Amino acid sequence: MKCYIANKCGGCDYINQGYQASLEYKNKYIRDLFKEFKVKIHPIQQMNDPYGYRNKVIIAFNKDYSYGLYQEGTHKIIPYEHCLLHNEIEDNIIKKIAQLFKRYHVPIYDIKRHTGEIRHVVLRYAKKTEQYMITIVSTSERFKGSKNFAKELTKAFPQIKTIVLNTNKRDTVVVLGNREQVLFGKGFIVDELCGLSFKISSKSFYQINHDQCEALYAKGLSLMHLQKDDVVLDTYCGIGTIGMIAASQVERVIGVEKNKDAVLDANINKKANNLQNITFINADATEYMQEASYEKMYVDKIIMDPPRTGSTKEFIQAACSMQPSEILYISCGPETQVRDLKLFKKYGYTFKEVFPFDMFPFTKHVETVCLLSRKDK
Ligand SMILES: C[S@@+](CC[C@H](N)C(=O)[O-])C[C@H]1O[C@@H](n2cnc3c(N)ncnc32)[C@H](O)[C@@H]1O
Repeated sequence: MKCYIANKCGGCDYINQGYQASLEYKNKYIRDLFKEFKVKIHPIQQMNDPYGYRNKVIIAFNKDYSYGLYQEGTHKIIPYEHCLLHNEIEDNIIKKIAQLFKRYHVPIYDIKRHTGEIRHVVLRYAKKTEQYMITIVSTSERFKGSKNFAKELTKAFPQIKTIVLNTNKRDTVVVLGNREQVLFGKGFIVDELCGLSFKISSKSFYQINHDQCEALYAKGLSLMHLQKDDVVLDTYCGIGTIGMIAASQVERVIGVEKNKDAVLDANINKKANNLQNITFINADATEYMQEASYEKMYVDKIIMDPPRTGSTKEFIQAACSMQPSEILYISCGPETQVRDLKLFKKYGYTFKEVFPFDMFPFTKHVETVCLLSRKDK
């Protein structure tokens, strides 16, 4: 399969080189990156079908209602019909939204002049339940014809379970604003991951590749030697996914997450999955760890899954001072992970293997998992 706008669009890096070639680049990248540790580097876990995996799509519109992704590093929209990383329904929904915006003369935001209203449309898809969520990001608290828009769109696509209007008035490249109103449905969708059910709202983080995420979590948890009486910290926990999946194997899990909407979702997910032994704390992970270390809190194991920028020196110092027997480090930014792993080594935590996952096929990004343990163990 070929993409005809690959040279212009910033969405992926290797789409026209072929999947196997992209995996070879990634294997080499990870081998070079982790070389200095002299550990076993497994070949990247690939997908059987690497197309159409993205469950989150962010689209921008031109004044003439053409739409697409931005050219890398610019605000130039590269119009497209079908993206090979999206499923067909996602792109059909976007097409319909553009037609409706045009029909209702909805004013599109002009980033240079700061005029107009609609900035982006964010589409999210729950693969297991086939539910879709649409978030319309606007500078305004309402938009012309919104009721009819919602009615027509959901009639054409009954898979759309909710439509949210997010208001972002700021002069920023951050897509979502703080304020939200539900135009249709409940304001969230529900997906299933590793046998549990998860509520996803527009502002919460959710892994963009459902099947690879299941494989990644299964691998990560299988590396850990979880015991029935373990206390586990799940740091940077998002909506609580991996901690909840681990909860049935241990005594207690504490999830720590900075985004308050994600923590709200996590608490609902806890109830929906009937889990009693997991608690969520809305806090900065570094501050939480420093306090926990100061209070000499006891933990057996730590899971950490920070954003691409990695963790902090203070987090790592505090985590090591708590002397957990194992730390599972999941990363979507292997370069910052390597930086952090060097620090872990300094504090007595080493790892023997790296497991790369192709979480973002055809892009240059790789997800990696390492299990750290104390050198004396
Ligand atoms: C890569 S995601 C992982 C989420 C979750 N483990 C998952 O697999 O869905 C990183 C998460 O860290 C959160 N985060 C970012 N910075 C943080 C910080 N300083 N303290 C706590 N959480 C943070 C983000 O909101 C996001 O939910």
